[in-house]
Amino acid sequence: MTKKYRVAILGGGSFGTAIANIMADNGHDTCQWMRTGERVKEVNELHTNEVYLPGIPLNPSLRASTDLQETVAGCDAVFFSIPSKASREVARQLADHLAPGTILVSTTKGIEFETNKLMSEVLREELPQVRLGVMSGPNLAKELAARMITGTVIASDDPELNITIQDILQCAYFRVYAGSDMYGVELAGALKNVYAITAGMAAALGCGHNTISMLITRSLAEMSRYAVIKGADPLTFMGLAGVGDLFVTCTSPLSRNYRVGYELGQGRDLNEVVASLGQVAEGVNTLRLMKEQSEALDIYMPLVNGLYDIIYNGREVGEVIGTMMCAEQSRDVEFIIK
Ligand SMILES: NC(=O)C1=CN([C@@H]2O[C@H](COP(=O)(O)OP(=O)(O)OC[C@H]3O[C@@H](n4cnc5c(N)ncnc54)[C@H](O)[C@@H]3O)[C@@H](O)[C@H]2O)C=CC1
Ligand SMILES: O=C(CO)COP(=O)(O)O
Repeated sequence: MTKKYRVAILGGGSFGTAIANIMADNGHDTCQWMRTGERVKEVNELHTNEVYLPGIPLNPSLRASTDLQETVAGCDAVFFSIPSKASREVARQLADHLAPGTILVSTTKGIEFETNKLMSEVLREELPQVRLGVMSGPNLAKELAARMITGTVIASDDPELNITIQDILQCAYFRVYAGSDMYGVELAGALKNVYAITAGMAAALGCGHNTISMLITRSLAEMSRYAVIKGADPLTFMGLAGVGDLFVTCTSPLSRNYRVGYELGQGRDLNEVVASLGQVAEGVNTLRLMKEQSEALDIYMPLVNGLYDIIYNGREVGEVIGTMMCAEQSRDVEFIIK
């Protein structure tokens, strides 16, 4: 990597800061947009973001700003790391400031609640002038910010965009693989959050490794069954954005969705758990959307139904597990590669 780019990241949370820090490490002219003046001052003067990444020293060349127009002016690429519930609102604020042909990469792993649209669909509607990509994979923000070796996937239908993003992000601790199934990569990132809640709950209940392993594998079968019916490539689910991200979020307490499940498994109330998290757990809303879709499209999704019953219908965990254990034992591997 020799070329130096001008890049921006929108979002002042854990992941926005982790990605901004990689780009600053790589020597790019990097500006991070965030809403809170106090946090901008902290990034610019102390080179930390203690609320979201406590104890992590950030690259001193990383700049932060509350001025959206100034942040994206003249950028080669802009990364979008805003929770799904605020994505459309921020995209609208961006509309007049992004030059035609600017690369925009969504890292958001959520679905718009009101419309059931993925972030690429929301961004495409609001910002038709950009070249769009999505990035997803097993990318816990705290590990990335601590410069632990990590891999991700950039997906778009624009091979040149993929190469540019690889060039911007690749470094000694970050590997960036390319793909063309933008829809599958993005959907995988959103869906796995739901199963991470289930896995966190299973951990709190003291389940054994056999159980957790079955849970993760059947989660993969269920999420890929859903995604294929929605138009994604099943092979995408064999990669980092699928099985990779599912594994990390179903096993690590650093995942906020896993933590939500763990706390629920200890008997705490959902609203209380979400409020005390202080960060986004996209899976809570994604669960409701998947439940609606599984009914509307008649997709067999016992894990989604079970979790929904526990969280939203107040059914006892033991009773739900009992019902699931008596359900039909379907095929192990569903997709045949021709
Ligand atoms: N943290 C992680 O390990 C990873 C997170 N992601 C995804 O990235 C997205 C963002 O996640 P995080 O940074 O972790 O969330 P976070 O909860 O740590 O931070 C969210 C940030 O968005 C800002 N924000 C919220 N509403 C806003 C608005 N209306 N205008 C401007 N800023 C607003 C908040 O102030 C905060 O700075 C999520 O969809 C998440 O699933 C993706 C990969 C890894
Ligand atoms: O997507 C993530 C890691 O790849 C982070 O997951 P959480 O949003 O559950 O923290």
